[in-house]
Amino acid sequence: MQKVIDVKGLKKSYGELEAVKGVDLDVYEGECFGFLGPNGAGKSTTINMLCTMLKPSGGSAKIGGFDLMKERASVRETIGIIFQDNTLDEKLTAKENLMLHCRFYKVPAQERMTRIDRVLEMVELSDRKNSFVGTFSGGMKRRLEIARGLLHYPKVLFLDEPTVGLDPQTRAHIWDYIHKLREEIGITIFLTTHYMDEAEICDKIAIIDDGRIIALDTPAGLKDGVGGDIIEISADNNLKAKEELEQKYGRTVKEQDSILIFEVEKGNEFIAEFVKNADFRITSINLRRPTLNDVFLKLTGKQIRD
Ligand SMILES: Nc1ncnc2c1ncn2[C@@H]1O[C@H](COP(=O)(O)OP(=O)(O)OP(=O)(O)O)[C@@H](O)[C@H]1O
Repeated sequence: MQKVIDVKGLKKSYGELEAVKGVDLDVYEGECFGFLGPNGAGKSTTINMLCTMLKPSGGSAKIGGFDLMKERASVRETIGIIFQDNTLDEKLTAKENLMLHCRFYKVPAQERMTRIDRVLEMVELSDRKNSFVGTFSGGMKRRLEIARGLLHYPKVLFLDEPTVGLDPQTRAHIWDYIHKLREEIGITIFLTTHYMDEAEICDKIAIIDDGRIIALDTPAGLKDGVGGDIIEISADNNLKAKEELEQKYGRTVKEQDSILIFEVEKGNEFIAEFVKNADFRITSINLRRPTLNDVFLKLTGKQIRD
């Protein structure tokens, strides 16, 4: 498989603050690549550099084979960008918005209408082609933005929290379109998200924290890294329970919303032993397999959605 995004030692400082401290990333053709990190970790700074909107302070990157520093115009033609903010012109119709983008990206005049019809069909907005965007729902606007991001047939689509603020049904629909795109045009997707279920769909995930990549693997690989089972316990005396788990059983315990969370290799056996010997009342106990949120919590000390 061909490398579509090839990043080496990418850095960005804002004055004294080193926001991105030497990031290495490889993304291959057709992959859906998830870029996760807590607030302020450096996601937007990295994505903005890869989209040529921000000049790196150091390192190098190639997008679709073009050098991010020296071939910025070619990089721009290679990528589509869908960011959180709505950048559609609400006073124009869907078709007019798309036409503007075609002109902007110098799509040949004789091809424009064919492409517009195709992308509108892809996001099921053909029947609203001549409606003003101001009359669209949030989900429809997002779909139109996706359609617009595809008009110049980019190789890579950058999506910065593509479904933030949308209801679950619309989120599911947007994902259907994204999957369709991958199947129909084999596009590579670079995505930031705070939703665990969206991260789960990615082929690979990189986790950035404090400007550095701290993990890069498939979702399954990341979860395997947590090891064993996850146990969640609450007791009438959480302080005592935590102390016991740490001192007697040598566990590393995180407390979230009055629930003690920790990993053990064989959860069933551990629970039996723990319950038998506890001299405090256990009010709830839960055993489960690790999720990406556990991975995130272990690596960054925070939940995916802060
Ligand atoms: N224009 C700027 N000037 C100065 N500091 C900035 C600027 N933009 C970002 N920063 C700082 O750089 C660091 C990384 O910010 P960035 O926006 O890349 O994080 P993020 O991971 O996208 O966070 P979020 O999830 O909150 O959007 C933060 O400490 C932030 O305050």
